[in-house]
Amino acid sequence: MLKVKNVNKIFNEATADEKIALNDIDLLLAPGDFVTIIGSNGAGKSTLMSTISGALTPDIGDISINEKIVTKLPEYKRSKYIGRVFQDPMAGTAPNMTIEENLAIAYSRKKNRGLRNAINRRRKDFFIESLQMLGLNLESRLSAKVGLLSGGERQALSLLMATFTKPDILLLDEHTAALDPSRAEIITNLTKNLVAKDQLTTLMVTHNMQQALDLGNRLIMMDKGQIILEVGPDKKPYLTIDDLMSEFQRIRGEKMVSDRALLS
Ligand SMILES: Nc1ncnc2c1ncn2[C@@H]1O[C@H](COP(=O)(O)OP(=O)(O)OP(=O)(O)O)[C@@H](O)[C@H]1O
Repeated sequence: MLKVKNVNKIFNEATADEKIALNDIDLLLAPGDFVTIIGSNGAGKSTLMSTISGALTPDIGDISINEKIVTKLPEYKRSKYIGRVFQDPMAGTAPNMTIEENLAIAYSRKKNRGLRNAINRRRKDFFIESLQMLGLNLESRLSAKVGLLSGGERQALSLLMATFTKPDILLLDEHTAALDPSRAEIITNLTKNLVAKDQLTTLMVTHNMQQALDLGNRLIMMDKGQIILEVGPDKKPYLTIDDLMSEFQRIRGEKMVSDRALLS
């Protein structure tokens, strides 16, 4: 369970560049909820993800995971509970280490064990089994350096590393945005399957409106640091892109500006 309570984040406070990136954000995710986030340019989507992961500390408010307040817990300690996949396929993995070593690091993060301890026969079998789920034949390349993989393969591996330890919260930060359409589709389907397999509580930022409609049971729309629309499981299956655009216009009195949504 994830609770974001009254979270505010202000950059460059009390200067000419002051920016209220998050303005009184309240959000509650029940176990197994999969919430997609869309919004305008600079709405605060990435800032929200970073305050949840611990990369940023809110100026006001609290973040709780499973009823435990983690607001002040540093990112490396929070990584025990949180899996995160970034837009950049280079960000989630270590290029000079092998596929097996990368998986071992992700595995040991959750289990609090060292790297050496993490590689043994039973664990290797688990890694092979997990890689087989990706359907990319990476299980036959366990000793290949991750830097040699394509962007799509690397993103699939990042997704696996973020999910195979069943994190309490999975954060997906535009994780298909840097891929070409066919690879993006593979990763989108993989996301659906991996999240459904373990009913992971998931928050996904996307600029792709169709993806935001296709995935998850809830959707939120952000603008200027606020959540301006929440759609629950009762209405989300019937929602269209036109509905989203006209809702934004109705609430804000202007058209949504999202350069990246237009490009997708
Ligand atoms: N480190 C920072 N220092 C100053 N301002 C920042 C910083 N990070 C973000 N901002 C500002 O805070 C606001 C929210 O940024 P954020 O990246 O969270 O938006 P976003 O919704 O992810 O935007 P986009 O979809 O355009 O990537 C923006 O106006 C941005 O310029």
